[in-house]
Formats: sequence, structure tokens, C-alpha cells
Amino acid sequence: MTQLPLLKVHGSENDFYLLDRTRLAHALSEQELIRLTQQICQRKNGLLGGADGILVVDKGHSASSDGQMRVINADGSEASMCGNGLRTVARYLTEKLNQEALVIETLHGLLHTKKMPELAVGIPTYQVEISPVSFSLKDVPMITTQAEWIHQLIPELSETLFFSVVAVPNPHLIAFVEHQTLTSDLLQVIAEKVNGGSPLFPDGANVSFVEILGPQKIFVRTYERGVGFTNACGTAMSASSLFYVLLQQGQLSQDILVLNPGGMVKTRVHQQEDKTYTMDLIGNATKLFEVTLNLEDALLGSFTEVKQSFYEEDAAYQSFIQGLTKK
Ligand SMILES: N[C@@H](CCC[C@H](N)C(=O)O)C(=O)O
Repeated sequence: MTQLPLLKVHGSENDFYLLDRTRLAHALSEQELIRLTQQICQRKNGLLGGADGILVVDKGHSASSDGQMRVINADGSEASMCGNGLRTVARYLTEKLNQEALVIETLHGLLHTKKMPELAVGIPTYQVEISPVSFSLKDVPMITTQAEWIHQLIPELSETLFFSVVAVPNPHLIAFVEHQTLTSDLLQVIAEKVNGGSPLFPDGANVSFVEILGPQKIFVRTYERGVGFTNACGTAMSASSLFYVLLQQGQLSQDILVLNPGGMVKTRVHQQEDKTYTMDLIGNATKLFEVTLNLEDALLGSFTEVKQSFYEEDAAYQSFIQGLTKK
């Protein structure tokens, strides 16, 4: 019997099982990892309410990294980045290595993370770098003769919404909308087209609607590739902040308050000397519980012999988000 220790975490209630590969006696194969993710993440029949994905922590390959994060979406596909997930991995490695600033290896690069002052009492808070940012449609990919797609109609998706497309480095489609549209079914309809074999988006993409709430204050609702509706998507909130600065009234290098169905984060958009952009994403990194599974059972979708221990810290996050005003 192979024991599998997992830690359940969330960032703005975008929830994950964190799996530290360095703690495993049995090296998981890629097939086992995908199967495990598909089994435990199911919302109905998965492990203790399921999850949006698995964050796999490992030693980094690069000598300048403090560790590595891989992101497996609930459907078993691999994502190049996960902003909310990276905050929780930053916390995990910060506590493990006793080091407040880290460099974490992701599929497309080394990203800086650091422990920050708490957003509110009892809420562990971390800042992560969102980069590299590319407007090139080759990096999304989006199949069209254009090089970039900024604030333009995509008639195959909608006759009225203007979309902007970016890779940060995972792919995002962003549209600024009115409140009524934000809460309508349209986001799901469009995201299902984008992720349902669209010839324009062969790898699918994350799709977000953004409502401007006031100066430096937006609300982002996201339908994630490989997951579906999520409480929050860190890279989507960062991409939305970028277009808020480029297309609306947002200010470079100033805090933007980003509300989402799972709470809030802060972002900052920076332009570097070489004219490229990077974003800071700042928010909670909350531990929910630890659980030990029997791997063979879990691969078959059976979670009857789990051992659990709970953290109490989510209560502080829940009372914090109760007090957030959305307008
Ligand atoms: N929730 C994440 C993004 C996860 C990956 C996404 N589903 C993809 O396939 O690109 C975040 O916080 O950024």
C-alpha cells in the first residue's frame, strides 16, 4: 500500500491539493498523476469536495531555483502557470525552507515570490510574479493571420463583446462588460466554445469577464480551461489588470483591488525598461487540511481510508471576505 500525503489549500477559494513529490516513497508516473488528479478533483465524487487541480511541488532543475511547481487542471491537462496556486506553493516552500523570498521554477520560467504583511489579521499573504507576458497570438495560440488581438470583436464568439488576448504565459481572453453580462450565462457559452474544439483556439483558453467597479477596482469572473467556473483565477486577474491599465483608466505600478467570487487580491502592473510587462499578484495562501490517501485506492476513485487533520485558519479568511464591499 502506497501512502500519499496531500495538503488542501486555497488562494481566493481557488482550491488545490498540493502534492510534495519529494515526500513520496513511490515515484508517481505521469499516468498515475493524471489519473489521480481526475479522481480526486471531481466536485461530486472526488476527495472531500474535490478541487480545481493539483499543484505538484518538486526540486527545481535550475540551480537558481528553490523549488518547482507544476499545475495539473482538474481534467488532467497541464497548465503552464497558476497564480493563486503559486501563492500557496510559495507559502509551503517558505515554511519548509524557512526563507521568505523564493524563486520558483514553473513550466515557462523562474518566478519570484515573497511573504507579505497579512491582508488582515490571521491571513497568510504572499506576492508572486506573473510573467512572461506575451501578446503574440503564436504564444496563446490563437489561429489567425493577425499578430495580436487587442480589444476586437471575435465574431465566432460574440457579435458584441470586444476581447483582448494574452499569454501570461497561460492563455487568457478578457472582455470588459456591464454587471448584467458579468452575471449572465454568456461567459459559460463563450468559454465552452473556446474550449470545445474551436479552430481558433486549438489548446483552449481561460475566459474572463471584467466589470470596472471604480478607480483601481475591478471584479473578475473566470471560466477556466480544464476546470470550468472557478472562484478565482490568479493569472486571469493579472491579465485583466493588465488590460485595465492598457485600455481603461488603470494606473501602472499602483495597487489594483481585484474582487472575485472567492474574495479579493491586489495586483500591480509594471512596464519594464525593455517595454515588456510583468504583474505582481498579492493575496491569501490558506491551508485547509492535510489528508493521507492510499494511492492504489485513490487511482480507482475510492477514498474510504483517508486520515485527516484540519487547520483552523480559513475562519479568518471567511470573516475577512464577508466584510468586502463589491461596489
Ligand atoms: N487558477 C489558475 C490557473 C490554472 C490554469 C488554467 N486552468 C489553465 O489551463 O491555463 C490561476 O490562479 O492562475
